[in-house]
Amino acid sequence: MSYHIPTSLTPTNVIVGGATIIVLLFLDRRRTSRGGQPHPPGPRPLPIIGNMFDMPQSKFSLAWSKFGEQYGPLTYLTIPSQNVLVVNSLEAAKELLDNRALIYVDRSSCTMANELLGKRSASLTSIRFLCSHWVLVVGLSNYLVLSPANDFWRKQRSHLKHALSGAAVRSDYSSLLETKARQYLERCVALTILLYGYRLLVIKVHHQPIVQYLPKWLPGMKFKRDAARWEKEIRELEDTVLTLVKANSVRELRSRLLRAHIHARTGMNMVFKNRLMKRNYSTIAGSRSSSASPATETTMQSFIYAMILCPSVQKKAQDEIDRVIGSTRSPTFEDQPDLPFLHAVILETLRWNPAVSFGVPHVSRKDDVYEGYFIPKGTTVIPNAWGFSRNSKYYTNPSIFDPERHLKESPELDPREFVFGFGRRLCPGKELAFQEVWILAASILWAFEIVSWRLCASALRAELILDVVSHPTPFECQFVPRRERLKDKLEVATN
Ligand code: HEM
Repeated sequence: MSYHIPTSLTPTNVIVGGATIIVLLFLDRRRTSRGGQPHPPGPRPLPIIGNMFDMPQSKFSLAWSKFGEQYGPLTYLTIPSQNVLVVNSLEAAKELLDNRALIYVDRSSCTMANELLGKRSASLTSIRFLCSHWVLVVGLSNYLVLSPANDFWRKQRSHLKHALSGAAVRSDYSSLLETKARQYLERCVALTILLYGYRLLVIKVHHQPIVQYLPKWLPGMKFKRDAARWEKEIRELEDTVLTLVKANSVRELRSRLLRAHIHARTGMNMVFKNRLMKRNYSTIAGSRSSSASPATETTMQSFIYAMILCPSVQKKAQDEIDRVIGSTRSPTFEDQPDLPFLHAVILETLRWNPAVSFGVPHVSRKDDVYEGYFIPKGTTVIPNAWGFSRNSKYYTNPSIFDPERHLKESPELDPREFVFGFGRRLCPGKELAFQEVWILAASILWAFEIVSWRLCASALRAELILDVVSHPTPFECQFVPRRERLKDKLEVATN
């Protein structure tokens, strides 16, 4: 068989060739900016596909940090229909995301999270793709964290601002958290061995727009089937929350937010007048159990892992607890000011393995210039929290778990400066999260010694997964009761 390769200058060849040149020139122009200002440095993009092959597929934060070593504080990449800016300097992150918060306030809309799970909001008309191989926390589509900065988002943020403020957490949640921590200990005494495992809705998505139109039954479309199943689960969760809210009298509701708004809008016999209102209440209530808890859970896993790796730190924290609290009662928030070393352990846990290891990317709403570099509207900005935590500019021996760094006369950088995000998108649950982790950690250390399972090195084989939500790989450990009566309870429970 022979092929005829057209060499003549036919009108079709001229049109196709011309169009290709225009597209390539256009893509090249996108890299070289407005008014001659260059984009920030970054790996050289290929025509059409840009930096698709430079995008990491796992251990994202590590890859972002490597970009930092090569290109400095800012690394700029392009992938089809998306510009990405990786930020490896805390100063730059603060300038862009805090000081220019109004520009960098948006989120990227995602096919998996927003379209496949059924949200077709007018504000999400343009379906852009974060990158070709990306990991999404699915199930948050109707939740604040992935919402673009629209009215829905603004309303919910303003609710949460009051409901989760430091004062609200102290007055409304302290005793609830103390009770929950005690219940946790009771559950633990019934299980000498803690085998941890958790369910996290994370999926690797190959982002090609066309996939959303392909049928679910095709090979490779499993994630679409999963998305449909998860959507059902999320709706069930929302409905459960609503049923609970409706079933409780307003007086019994612990949440200041729900109390205030149910009173203000509907009175005791509240009626959810429309779907949006229903969604608002259930989203706020549901955010506690879906979007938020993975990060808190992950932080607790990192804490337990660190305690196994650093028995001397664990012992020092326990000595402090024993000195201040003794053995007759479990910790309460009133003990907090007297436990500075424990406070430092929690700070170090947040720093050592930032749960949301490269934040949640912000998206810019208009063109911007930073230190002479042009950052176009629609750029996805990734603050590399894990990179900040490992930067020797901010921390001495950054890979070592060392709470003492927070107790020096001039303490090292407080990780709360970056682990909870930035600007208008700053985590509204940061105060609640800190207190929840504190009371759980205090209670566990008061009640148990945490050791590696059968004292073998299995825990040491674990490693930190630097994905969207960073956690140690599963490991086994033992909670050995430190209190006599606890042991008795344990025996009774086991029998
Ligand atoms: C240790 C635990 C936690 C960590 C490390 C954490 C971290 C974060 C981070 C990095 C963001 C993105 C911020 C940004 O875009 O700049 C975020 C957003 C968010 N967090 Fe947390 N979080 C934690 C716990 C919680 C808790 C307990 C709640 C609720 C009770 C919560 C509710 C939210 C919400 C609703 C958002 C979305 C905010 C928005 O997009 O406007 N988080 N969190």
